[in-house]
Amino acid sequence: MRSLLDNPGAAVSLSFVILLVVVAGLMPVNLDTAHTTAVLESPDSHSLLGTDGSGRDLVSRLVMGSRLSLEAAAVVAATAAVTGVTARLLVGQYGKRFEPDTSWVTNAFMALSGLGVVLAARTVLGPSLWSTMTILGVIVAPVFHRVVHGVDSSVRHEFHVDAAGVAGLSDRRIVARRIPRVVRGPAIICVVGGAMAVQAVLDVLGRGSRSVPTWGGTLGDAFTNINTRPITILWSSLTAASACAALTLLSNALRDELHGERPMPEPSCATDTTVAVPAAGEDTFADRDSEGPSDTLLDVRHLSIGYDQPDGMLKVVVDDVTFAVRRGEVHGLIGGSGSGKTQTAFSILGLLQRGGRVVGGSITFDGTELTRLNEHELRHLHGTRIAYVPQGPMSKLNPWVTIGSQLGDPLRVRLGLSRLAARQHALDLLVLVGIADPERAYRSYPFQISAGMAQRVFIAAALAGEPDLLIVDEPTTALDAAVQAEVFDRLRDLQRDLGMAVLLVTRDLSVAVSVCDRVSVLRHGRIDETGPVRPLVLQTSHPYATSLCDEVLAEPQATQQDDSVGRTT
Ligand SMILES: Nc1ncnc2c1ncn2[C@@H]1O[C@H](COP(=O)(O)OP(=O)(O)OP(=O)(O)O)[C@@H](O)[C@H]1O
Repeated sequence: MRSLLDNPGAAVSLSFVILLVVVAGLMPVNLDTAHTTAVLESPDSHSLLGTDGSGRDLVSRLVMGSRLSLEAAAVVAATAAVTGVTARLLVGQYGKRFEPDTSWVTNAFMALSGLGVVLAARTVLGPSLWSTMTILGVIVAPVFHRVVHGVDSSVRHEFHVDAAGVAGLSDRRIVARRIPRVVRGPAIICVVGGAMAVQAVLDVLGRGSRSVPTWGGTLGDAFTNINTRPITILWSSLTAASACAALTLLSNALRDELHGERPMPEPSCATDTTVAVPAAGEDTFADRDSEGPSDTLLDVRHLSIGYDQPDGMLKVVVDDVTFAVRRGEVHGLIGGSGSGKTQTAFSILGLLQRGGRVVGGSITFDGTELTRLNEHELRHLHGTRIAYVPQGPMSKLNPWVTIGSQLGDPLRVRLGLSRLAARQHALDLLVLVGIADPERAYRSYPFQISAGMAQRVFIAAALAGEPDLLIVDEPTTALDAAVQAEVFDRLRDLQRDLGMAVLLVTRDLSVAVSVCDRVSVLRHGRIDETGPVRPLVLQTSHPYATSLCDEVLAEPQATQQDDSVGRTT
């Protein structure tokens, strides 16, 4: 709002619109006084702008015209928004196969002339202002249909949707949140450009409703009497033109404000992706291996994942992978780039991309076979029992929504908290993950926070439901070494305090050594080795572990060993 008022045009327009609304809403009018003896009178103390061709007070006619014009424009916008948005949501939900027909119908509606249709409708329905405006609303509804269609398709392809989904928000809810934002601008433009202009033109042409005083009607009357008293045309045209201009300027400024480019931060590159490998004897999670509980929380057995190829073949990207995550342990899933770590994690979360599927094996979480659950059942687990911290947190945060809402909404949905309680809980979580000024972070948009803070926000969101298993994918790749160390310290403390299990997906051996109790090494989509981190990695008994160790010591850019798999069967 403050930046909107920094724009002088928008500030003046807003003041004018507020004045118009206040005057139209509060000023008393005297419509009934038509004096045949006082036709086209000059201004005096009773009629500040004089009288019209029927001896009625011009000020009262204009005030009442403002009131009706605003109400009529609101009817058009509301009808168009409700019809267009509802139709699009219904097609999106139930009628995907009718999409081509729907698009044909919307094109046909948009090709129609609004003025022509309302003139034709007037012949059938009579000159009622409200029925004319409702019909105009239906005619412009495709504008809203198109806008929502755009949101619907783009939202489903945005990175943050998967992340929000794991936090317990459905695609539908995310789309629903976005709709009011994108519809606000067009709604105002629609009100200005469409409704007011069409309504005024109809009245000037003498095709509007004669029973109600409108700007167009007053203008029409002034035209009729232009030779006798030309000044009256000034007042009515000035009021209508100023209102339309102010609303247009305001809507443009608002649209720029709502849809304008927000400066996204440059993706911060990891200057040093390594974290100091602790010396033998230092306290690490590995030291707790022997004391930790040993019962299995997540049991992945003979898991194979494949992607259907256009030629009918199946590209196997994960093959016969078996490992287990115990309750309360930090288990590392490590391997070079393309070795299948993320695909394995995604299969546990039910987030495999289109065309990808589990083609063999099982994933058992606390006794429940995850591969047999449907989307609804999986969502039920997400956010409460299994949580996820994604790779590249900045791109996974919804740029349109404040951090507070992104944290608070899942809390309200998942935990049934009130708005106030969710806010407090979200602030507590921000404190928990070590954010020094939680109030400020809560109010910020993603582009206003650092990558390290975004990572903490995701950890906070993941912890909200006190999950049993936290899956963390390459958590610190975009962070510099100091921030990495801080994030891991906080993650380790929280894991210890909350007693949850963590599946840490990383290609960084030093991270695995400093954080994990046990690791499973993936190579070419297969498990090479599973075991406690120290013997496996630090004693470098395994040749692949040795090669990964070499990677760690090499330059960060050179460490990305390509382990991609891609057998087709
Ligand atoms: N949509 C897809 N279609 C086909 N193959 C895919 C698809 N997504 C991933 N793959 C393949 O799956 C393999 C494993 O990918 P994955 O993302 O799990 O690697 P990763 O070990 O997480 O690597 P990185 O550390 O670089 O993210 C790669 O060979 C990749 O090309």
